Amino acid sequence: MRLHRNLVFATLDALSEIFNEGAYADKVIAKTLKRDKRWGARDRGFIAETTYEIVRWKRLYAEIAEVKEPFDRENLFRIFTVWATLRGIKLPDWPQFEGTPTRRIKGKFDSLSKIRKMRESIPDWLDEVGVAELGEKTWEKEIAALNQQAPVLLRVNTLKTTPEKLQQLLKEEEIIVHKIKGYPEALQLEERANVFQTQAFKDGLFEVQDASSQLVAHFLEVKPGMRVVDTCAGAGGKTLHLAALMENKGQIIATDIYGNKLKELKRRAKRAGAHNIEPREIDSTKVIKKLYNTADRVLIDAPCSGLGVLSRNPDAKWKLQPEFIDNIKKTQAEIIAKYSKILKPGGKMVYATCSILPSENQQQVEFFLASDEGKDFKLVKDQKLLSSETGFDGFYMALLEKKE
Ligand SMILES: C[S@@+](CC[C@H](N)C(=O)[O-])C[C@H]1O[C@@H](n2cnc3c(N)ncnc32)[C@H](O)[C@@H]1O
Repeated sequence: MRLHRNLVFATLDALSEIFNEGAYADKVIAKTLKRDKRWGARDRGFIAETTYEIVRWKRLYAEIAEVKEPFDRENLFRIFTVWATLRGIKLPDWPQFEGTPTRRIKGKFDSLSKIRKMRESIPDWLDEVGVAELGEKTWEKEIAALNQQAPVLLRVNTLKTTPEKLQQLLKEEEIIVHKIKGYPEALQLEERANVFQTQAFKDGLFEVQDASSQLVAHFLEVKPGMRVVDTCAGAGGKTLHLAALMENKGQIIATDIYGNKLKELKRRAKRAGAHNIEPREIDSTKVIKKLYNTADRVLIDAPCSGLGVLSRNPDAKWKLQPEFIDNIKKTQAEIIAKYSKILKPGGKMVYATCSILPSENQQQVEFFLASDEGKDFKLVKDQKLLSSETGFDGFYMALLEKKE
């Protein structure tokens, strides 16, 4: 690989915004990629992937480079040099690379790799939480898996096509995808590509959605004609899947506290040809109260720490704070207590998170079942999805039934 000055500089600018100004990596990268229209797919790939890699390994690389935050331009260059050296990339004869201590960088990498929080490049508190919640052995494997680059997965929109037809259409656009066993609507990309530019995407034939997340709608056991409430619908990843499983028949009420996310859901539903979704912003307590005892199925895809999706969102390692996790757990408990009332007797409800912490998952379900609000519910089944076991995002889902 040859390093190009303008791509390296664009990467350093992006890193400065992410590390020093607290900006979100995905937003900064999207903005940076718009900077130069002449950049081709490879150039864009270099900027996006290098930025994400350096964000992922920030602690380890900063330690090796012997630099401390906030990082000035020279510090960022030193971090970049560590990245390039460890990747075995030949450094060009730019003044910034003069006197690079290649052997020292490799030696420090070897010695720091013996310490988990350095090797896995995570804050001290996260390492402590991981061990306390999952135990040393599981945490060790899980954090290593969560540090791998995530594969790109598509969910085929069965309202419009089949996995086989989409596979063929994408092949015509030079994108090779494979089916994966146990995930009926999932197609995995052989190589990263900008799938959003394809005609198939514009025609609403698929959404980008991780394989673990694709299991949630199935877990809810929906049928065409049911009345379903997706309580934390956001921009509708799972709502759209529910609509497809229900073959556009019945009704899905999609609620969220953020109206702008529901607007995006509306746009996506239109593209997907999903006609049975009714978005409702939760702008007063009445919105939820009106729905009490009305639904055959309720999905609570709860807000969470997001620790199961670190491989796609490595930035969260640095943005997440332990206080946020404590607060979100309180929100989760309140949400289950309140939104479970939407279910009719005999109905079923799924509580799901993209977290791997039992305190956000099994323990929330146990707490609910032992509470007054949960006394009419029983746990039918639950599933803990660890990235180290599936190769996809970490997730949790529990199916609960309300007694007749
Ligand atoms: C895990 S995300 C949902 C992702 C979405 N279901 C999907 O599949 O794309 C959790 C959502 O809960 C919403 N949320 C947070 N607090 C909430 C509350 N008290 N009631 C309803 N939604 C809430 C957030 O805005 C966010 O969109």
